[in-house]
Amino acid sequence: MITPTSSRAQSLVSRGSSSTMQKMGMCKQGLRGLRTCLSRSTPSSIGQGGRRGGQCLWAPAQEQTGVRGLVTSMAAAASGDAAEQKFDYDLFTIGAGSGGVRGSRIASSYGAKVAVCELPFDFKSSDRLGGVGGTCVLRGCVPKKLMVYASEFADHFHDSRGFGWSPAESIQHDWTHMLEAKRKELTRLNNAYKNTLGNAKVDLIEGRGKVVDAHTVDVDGKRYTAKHIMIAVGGRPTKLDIPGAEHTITSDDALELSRRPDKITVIGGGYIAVEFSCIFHRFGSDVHLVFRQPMPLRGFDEEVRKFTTDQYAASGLQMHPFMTPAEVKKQPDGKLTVVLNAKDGSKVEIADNDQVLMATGRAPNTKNLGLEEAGVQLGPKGQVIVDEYCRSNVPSISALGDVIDRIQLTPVALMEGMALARTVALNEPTKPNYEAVPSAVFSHPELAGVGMTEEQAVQAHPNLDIYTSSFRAMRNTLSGSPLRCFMKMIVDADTHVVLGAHMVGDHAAEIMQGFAVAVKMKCTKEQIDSVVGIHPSSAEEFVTMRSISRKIRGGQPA
Ligand SMILES: Cc1cc2nc3c(=O)[nH]c(=O)nc-3n(C[C@H](O)[C@H](O)[C@H](O)COP(=O)(O)OP(=O)(O)OC[C@H]3O[C@@H](n4cnc5c(N)ncnc54)[C@H](O)[C@@H]3O)c2cc1C
Ligand SMILES: NC(=O)c1ccc[n+]([C@@H]2O[C@H](COP(=O)([O-])OP(=O)(O)OC[C@H]3O[C@@H](n4cnc5c(N)ncnc54)[C@H](O)[C@@H]3O)[C@@H](O)[C@H]2O)c1
Repeated sequence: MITPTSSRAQSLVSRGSSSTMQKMGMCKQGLRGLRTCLSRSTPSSIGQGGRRGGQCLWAPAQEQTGVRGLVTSMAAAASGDAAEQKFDYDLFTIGAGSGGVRGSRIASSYGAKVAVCELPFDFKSSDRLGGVGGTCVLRGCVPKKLMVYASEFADHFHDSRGFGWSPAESIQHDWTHMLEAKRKELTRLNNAYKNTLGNAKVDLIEGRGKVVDAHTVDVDGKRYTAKHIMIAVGGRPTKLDIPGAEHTITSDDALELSRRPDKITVIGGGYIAVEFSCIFHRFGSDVHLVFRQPMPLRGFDEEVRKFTTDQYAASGLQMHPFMTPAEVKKQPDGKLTVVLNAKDGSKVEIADNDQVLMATGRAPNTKNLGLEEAGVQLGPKGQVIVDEYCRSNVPSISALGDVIDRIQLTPVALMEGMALARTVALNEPTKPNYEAVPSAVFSHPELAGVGMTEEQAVQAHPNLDIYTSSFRAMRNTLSGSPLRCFMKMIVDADTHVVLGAHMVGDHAAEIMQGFAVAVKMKCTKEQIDSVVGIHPSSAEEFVTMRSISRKIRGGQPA
């Protein structure tokens, strides 16, 4: 059973043990009041930066041993448990990415004394560099989406002609301007996240964290003890071990290129491969997408995959299915040739690339983290093996986010962080709820879905009604874009509950976030049908799909 010092402190406060608090010279308002009292009398230095290398950057000295120290010793005094005093912190988090920041901040808000360590900031990650905000903010969701926004203007300018606009032929994109604007925004976000931690009274320690034992973390030579350790170190891009891999780039590099590649080959068929292919393609690069499967985006609904693949082809992306990368060769002129093994055994070459992007997956950052030495069980990819409460086999060590390799999405890491905060700081063991997690691929066209794919639904429900709709969005009637929209709803024919909803088309992510509520709440098809549409919109199609496209009965097409 988890019994954090902080939860005792909390219950002490809620029980109103004012005598203990008064003995310790505290305010009567309890923990929150105590913080307010001290912060009023303490000039705030949060956010003013500070020393590096294992030193607390943001919390003033009084706070490092002050308020939070009192939280621990208050609990110790109350419980008479001398062992409580030996920990510097209730919770020590390694990694200030999406999950680490959220988990630390929320645990602190519950009264725990929390520290988080994070590598120094850089736009590209390495064993020694990272930065507060983590992958999503600095090398993932945010810079990627900024690049998506930047690239989609190309289509807007093109499409505007159909509506009577004559964009100047000389219209140009300034890559350097975009790069600098992106870097400025990421630097702002990095500081904003630091301030968030400071405001939440979480001690931020800059440096590389390493687990020493079940209750000790080393940060660049300085040791900290903690009742709980949270591993939130995320992952990093990997490259295939093929000859010439050193000539290729990863997604970190792709977000930092100093100029647009005229020609790029992207290896992989997952989220990153597809999203970056579409970004570069919209910017005008000649893009070749290489993957082993017949279609990219394995794991998505097969019909949606097929539709999306056709749309990518219609938009001009050059796709190379059934191809296994064998080698990357540097040409005498410095350009790159990708050598592929085709399914029939022949070799195919894609020459004259300015860049070759390897988007073949990510690996958990558990190398040299001291976990195995501390007895923590790791999986074959190096992921931390955790139970349904995100706890490892060592009871004081938990892990969340990409490092556990469950669902590598920011909102999932946030959810796990919030659950873990409750578990360790409030002593309320809380499981993250992975039901109906929506996701989107920010490709062109965009794709998003929630709930089951048809393939998953067939396994779990023998009788299904499948509703689909494919249409040309109104915008594209005049724009001339060949792209179409696709929507799909998978309904349990026995209960009429909507099991899954999927969309390909403009604003799919925005639209499906709303439908995710309906799917998670187990709405029936009748309830969806009872909703009045918003006209004219693409989204209204979801509430007007009345004809069943396909029936499945007893697991077979009917
Ligand atoms: C290109 C790309 C695009 C993405 N797009 C999306 C998207 O659109 N939507 C979405 O939901 N998800 C997206 N993701 C996934 C998302 O970024 C991750 O799921 C999310 O960041 C995971 O959060 P985390 O807290 O587990 O890890 P991270 O955010 O990776 O944070 C881990 C932190 O730990 C630090 N660290 C590592 N080792 C140590 C150490 N020893 N000591 C101290 N600190 C350490 C790292 O520097 C890092 O800051 C994308 C990912 C990539 C790569
Ligand atoms: N929009 C989003 O939400 C978003 C965007 C980007 C990334 N992400 C998250 O980041 C994670 C990582 O993304 P990713 O695209 O790197 O990983 P991924 O697992 O989605 O895709 C990896 C791709 O590499 C291919 N591959 C693996 N080994 C290979 C080999 N030996 N030869 C050829 N191909 C090989 C796989 O078949 C797959 O197509 C995703 O799982 C996703 O959860 C999310």
